Amino acid sequence: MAKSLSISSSVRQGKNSTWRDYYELTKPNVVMLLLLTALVGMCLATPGWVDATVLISGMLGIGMLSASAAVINHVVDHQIDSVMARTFNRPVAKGKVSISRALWFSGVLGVVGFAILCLFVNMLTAWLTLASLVGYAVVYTVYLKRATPQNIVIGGLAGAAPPLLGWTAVTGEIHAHALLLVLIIFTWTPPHFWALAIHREKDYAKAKVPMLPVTHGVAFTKTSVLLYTVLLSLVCLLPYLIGMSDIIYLIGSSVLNAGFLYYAIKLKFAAKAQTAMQTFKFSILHLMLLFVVLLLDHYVPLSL
Ligand code: HEM
Ligand SMILES: CC(C)=CCC/C(C)=C/CC/C(C)=C/COP(=O)(O)OP(=O)(O)O
Repeated sequence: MAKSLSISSSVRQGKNSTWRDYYELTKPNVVMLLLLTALVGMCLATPGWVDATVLISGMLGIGMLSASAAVINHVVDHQIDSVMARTFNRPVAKGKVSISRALWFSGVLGVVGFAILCLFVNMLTAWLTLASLVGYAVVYTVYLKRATPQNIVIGGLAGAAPPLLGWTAVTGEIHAHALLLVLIIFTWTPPHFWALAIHREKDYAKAKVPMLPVTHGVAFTKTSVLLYTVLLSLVCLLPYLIGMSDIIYLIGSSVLNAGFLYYAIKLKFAAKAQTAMQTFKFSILHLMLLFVVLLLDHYVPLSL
């Protein structure tokens, strides 16, 4: 009995944590995809090669501030996370990493990342990246997530920012083409998240988080996924229509959007048990390949 008490108290104080727990706190897979979109923002900002110092320090700084924001999300949400089947095993929710240690970790990542951007990139990128951190960790996580089912639509702006951050890292200026890349991710976020939220509706209801399927029902959320996916397909045409991208992008993005539309239509009109989860997984593949296609289109000189 005494032994089990001492084990649970050491777990609560975060004494049994490993480096893997800290790694998990940074949401590594999400940050990797954010960094891919930042890299594409950097590459599209210039016809030549990106300066190596800007590339390395820009990626490091944006990555560290994104990871810092992800750690804060784990701290602020640890009670919600401990109630949901998908997240109950997370390091802070489970007590494997204490709140104070997680906050120190986030602080170090945040300060070092911000300093790297200030010293080796430029102040505009440093402030915009910090604003994205505050947008996700504070505005979305602390406030919007608990306040409105439109939480992820508004909060999505922070996650959509990295292509702009990559662009300003290279040029020091905000450009309409960079804002168009932000708009693509901004429009992609609702179908990305709501597909998962449909699959996890009971989890969110149990944790009393007002996600769209909980407040407005699954049928309404499916319609919203479909409408946003149609909007995304239209927004994805813009880079070609304004002459920012060429034929490789037009073909690649059209194929990817046809795939996303297939899943969104199936989800609305012929869903099986796994369709929502398949749509969510496809959304991640869609965004990753879309940005790879943007890169290919930029470097391979193929025109109609
Ligand atoms: C407010 C905006 C967003 C919300 C609410 C959201 C929500 C989520 C949720 C709940 C998951 C499941 C995580 C898990 O099971 O651990 C997830 C996974 C994921 N999201 Fe998002 N997301 C958003 C924006 C983004 C953005 C902007 C990106 C990248 C550009 C992204 C990339 C990913 C990736 C790669 C995964 C898979 C993670 C894994 O398998 O470990 N998300 N998202
Ligand atoms: C500096 C910068 C670019 C910051 C952006 C940081 C960032 C990690 C954005 C991704 C958005 C995301 C994973 C939301 C999910 O949060 P959730 O709390 O709804 O999902 P969860 O339940 O899985 O934690």
